[in-house]
Amino acid sequence: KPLQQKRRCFFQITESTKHNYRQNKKYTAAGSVSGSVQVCETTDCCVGYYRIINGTPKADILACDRIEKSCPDETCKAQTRINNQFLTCMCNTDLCNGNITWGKEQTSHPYSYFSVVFMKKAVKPLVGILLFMCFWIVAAQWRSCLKKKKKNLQSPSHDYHIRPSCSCQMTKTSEIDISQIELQQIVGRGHFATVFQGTYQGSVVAVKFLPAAYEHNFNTEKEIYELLLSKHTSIVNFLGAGRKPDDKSWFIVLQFAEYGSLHSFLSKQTTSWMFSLNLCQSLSQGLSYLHSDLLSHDLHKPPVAHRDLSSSNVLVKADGTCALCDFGCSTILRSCSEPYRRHNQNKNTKCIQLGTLHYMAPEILEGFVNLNESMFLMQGDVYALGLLLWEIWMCCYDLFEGGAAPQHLLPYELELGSNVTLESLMLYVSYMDKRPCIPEHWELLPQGAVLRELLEDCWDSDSEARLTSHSVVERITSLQSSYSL
Ligand SMILES: Nc1ncnc2c1ncn2[C@@H]1O[C@H](COP(=O)(O)OP(=O)(O)OP(=O)(O)O)[C@@H](O)[C@H]1O
Repeated sequence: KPLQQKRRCFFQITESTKHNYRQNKKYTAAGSVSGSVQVCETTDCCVGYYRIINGTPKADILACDRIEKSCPDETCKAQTRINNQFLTCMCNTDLCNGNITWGKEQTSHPYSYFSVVFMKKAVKPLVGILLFMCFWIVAAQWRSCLKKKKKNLQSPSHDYHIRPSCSCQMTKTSEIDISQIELQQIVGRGHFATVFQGTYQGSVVAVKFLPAAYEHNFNTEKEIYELLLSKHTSIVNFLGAGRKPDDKSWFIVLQFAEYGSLHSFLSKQTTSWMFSLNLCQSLSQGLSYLHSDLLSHDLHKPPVAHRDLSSSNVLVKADGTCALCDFGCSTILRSCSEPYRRHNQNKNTKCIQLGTLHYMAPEILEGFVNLNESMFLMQGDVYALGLLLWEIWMCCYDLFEGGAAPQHLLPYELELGSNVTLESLMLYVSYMDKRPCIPEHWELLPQGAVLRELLEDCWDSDSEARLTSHSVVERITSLQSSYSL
């Protein structure tokens, strides 16, 4: 049998990728590279990622495919078109990825590429699994129905409650009567909540209202605030909660953050290097505290994954430090009675559908997160933390020539436009393995290499290779001592 010839593909990576050691390694690992040609090690497919510039596709990345997939076409036909900006193609003949064939009329089928692969690999076994699961669910429901009838019991919902036997500290907060609060103007709106500035017992407070139907979000958020062992300066201070008698809406009373969200803060001003470090340090400390597993005087604070970190869910206080807020999507990762098990099953669909897409880690975008593995959820938070650090430093005038920091942008907004979609993020972040652009001139700054390394260690595509939030705090502490201006 003749020795099978290995596939040869054109190899090219863009300038921005070249500087990213980790991303660069991913493409070069797919085969040995000599000049502009790569001999594929593991697949028979060449891939091309093209960017449309002035109506013409220009190669962004050309390489052997990194993962074994099917590629039935001999020529590189455009398969996915995202935001009129990117085209991808895949083909199975030598050097076929040097030219892409595409038509302007080509419609956007963001999932077409993923679906072909997915269909081939997953559909058959999935049908079997689904049939088995249907059978299993019907049988289980039937059994539980019979049991209930027999015992005449109503099954309590355990989903969102800490068991009474659990030794977690639950600060019992006083229920607040809405008449005790004087409401002033609206200071923010989330997807469902409306936040007012107000006065309560002589202090300025923020009052977050959730419609009556969002009892679940209200309970989750209140529960997280209540179980935090002691007040932490980087978690917004919780003062109490209640329900309005008229429209039955829920409300949570919080310490008022004078600068509002980090997003609105960065949209209005740029910061000095030291100010940016304070923001980054307090933000990482807040997350590190949230993730920590603390035992004090026989009381337990289990780790909590935030799961919806974004610059809208981080507040900036008058002293220029950050405080985390909005725990409506958070998950308590370990119950006291059952160590190392996820405690509350946060099935909140709002979080999946409306959570800020930009900050979703690649494994979450792809749906590969094992929700029973607490580490995965915390690593997802660290990915978002990396993007937040980038967002803060991109607004730091000391890191830009002439002190002119660019206008504040969300991560990937520059690359994918303001209406980022799940499909475009999947392609860009997950498949192309790209991250927000780190300015090249940072390499020339004394702290530039450390900043780059820190960001890359937070947003690594391999979730297990990411730093922990605790080590991010340590890295920033050493940045503070080594590079104080
Ligand atoms: N304590 C506070 N002090 C000042 N402003 C606040 C405070 N809490 C919230 N806000 C403002 O209200 C906005 C919405 O609050 P929050 O994120 O809690 O609502 P949400 O509906 O849960 O949001 P999301 O859409 O992210 O789920 C924040 O982005 C911020 O601008």
